[in-house]
Amino acid sequence: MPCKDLGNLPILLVDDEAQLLHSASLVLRSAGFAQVLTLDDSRAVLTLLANRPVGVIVLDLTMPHLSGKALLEQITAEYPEIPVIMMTATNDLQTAVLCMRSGASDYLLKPVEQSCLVAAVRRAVEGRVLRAEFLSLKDRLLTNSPHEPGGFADIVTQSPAMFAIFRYIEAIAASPQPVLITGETGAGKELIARALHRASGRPGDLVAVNVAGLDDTLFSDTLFGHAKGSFTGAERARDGLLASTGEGTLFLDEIGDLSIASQVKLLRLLQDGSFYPIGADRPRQSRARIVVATHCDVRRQVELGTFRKDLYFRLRTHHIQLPPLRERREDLPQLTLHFVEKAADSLGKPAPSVPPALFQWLHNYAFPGNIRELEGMAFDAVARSQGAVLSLQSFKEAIADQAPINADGDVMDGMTALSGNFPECLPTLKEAEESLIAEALQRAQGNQGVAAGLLGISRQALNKRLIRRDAENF
Ligand SMILES: Nc1ncnc2c1ncn2[C@@H]1O[C@H](COP(=O)(O)OP(=O)(O)OP(=O)(O)O)[C@@H](O)[C@H]1O
Repeated sequence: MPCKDLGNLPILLVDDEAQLLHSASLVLRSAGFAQVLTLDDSRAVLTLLANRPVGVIVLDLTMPHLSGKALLEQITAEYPEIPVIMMTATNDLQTAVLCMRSGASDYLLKPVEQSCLVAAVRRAVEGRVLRAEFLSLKDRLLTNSPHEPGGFADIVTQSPAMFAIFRYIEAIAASPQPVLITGETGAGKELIARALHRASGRPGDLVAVNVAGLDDTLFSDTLFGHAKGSFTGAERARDGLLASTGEGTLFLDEIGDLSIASQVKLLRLLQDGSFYPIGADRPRQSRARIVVATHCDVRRQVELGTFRKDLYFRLRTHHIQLPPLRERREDLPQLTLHFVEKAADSLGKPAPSVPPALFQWLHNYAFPGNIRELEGMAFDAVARSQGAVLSLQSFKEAIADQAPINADGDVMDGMTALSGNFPECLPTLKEAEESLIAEALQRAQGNQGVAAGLLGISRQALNKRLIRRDAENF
């Protein structure tokens, strides 16, 4: 069975007390477990398991005919993947240890508090899904099997790092747990969130909310809604976006900007799926999957005390770190052509051809705005192009102001870049000029137009310097 369905399997309650079965079943249903099965005869359990899949079993220890302990041993031998939670009226450490040794996943003392029952069942379901995902992930990583390309069709890439992310997404797609997507601005975090939602096969849509700039009241109202009359102007009740997300995916962008008060509410939502519309006395339940994204260094924010540690660890149950564009330069040609075609299409023009020299220019640019910046440049260039060949003016303008990058891909200012080449003593002006020209020509793979652009001079000016240099060296 695919891991994505494991979280929806029925919960089986087994106890010879009919009243307990009834009340526990009600508690679990109202906590959001859609299917709860009950059996008051332990002898019927194995037959039921042989005929239908079950997610988690809650088993009483002391029952007539076949004791919970004997049944536990049979279940763990035949169905080791099903977590079994034992319930017992005896507060006896030795019994608890014996049950855990026989394979029980948890141990509850009767009378069981409602919240403890719900928490234990939720833990067991999550544990089972995570174990299945882990095995699936391990399998994929070990076999390096290719990802299913269909769901990622709108992500243009040929980068091995991105393919590894696609495989990870497939492995975690079915998990109900939250996902944290980090990466620089414009690197494609929202696109990845959408691919994750598609891969999850969840019913419903992905609902995206940018939480930057939302104060706590606006955050609560937007997500959780409000009850009628809860504040001045609340003439009608309003369902928030969480309710309209249903079982789909709620994508919270710019999560690093969330206020501390809203962080507490988000944590509660992640812990037990509950939330309070503004002015409501009773919590509501959500089955949406929460995916968040940020360009901030959240770990640093945790150190500074501006982001809750418990929320951070909860959010990063699954974590996708998107590499910036300058660390996947192999994608530049394909992405450029893709955006040129897209721009031409939306502007109703035939797509101009792209001069190969452009790729040399782009190769040396750091792209602080990542793919969004490349997309913008391509659109501007197509709009400016009059003939059959793409105008390079937009690219030149952006790249002329560029910050250089070192071998590790880190952005440097021009002075740092230059002094890094002459650590011991300063070169003469002539030596510096020659060295810069040689470096630019090498980066431009001999193309003088591109090299001149990198040096911020015209092609004619570079040509003059080269002629002078050759004459001097003759
Ligand atoms: N690999 C890709 N292939 C095609 N288009 C892409 C790719 N990555 C990003 N884009 C496009 O680049 C733009 C920016 O992407 P997106 O909005 O997903 O970035 P982001 O990381 O969420 O940005 P921000 O941090 O500002 O929220 C979008 O128009 C998106 O469609």
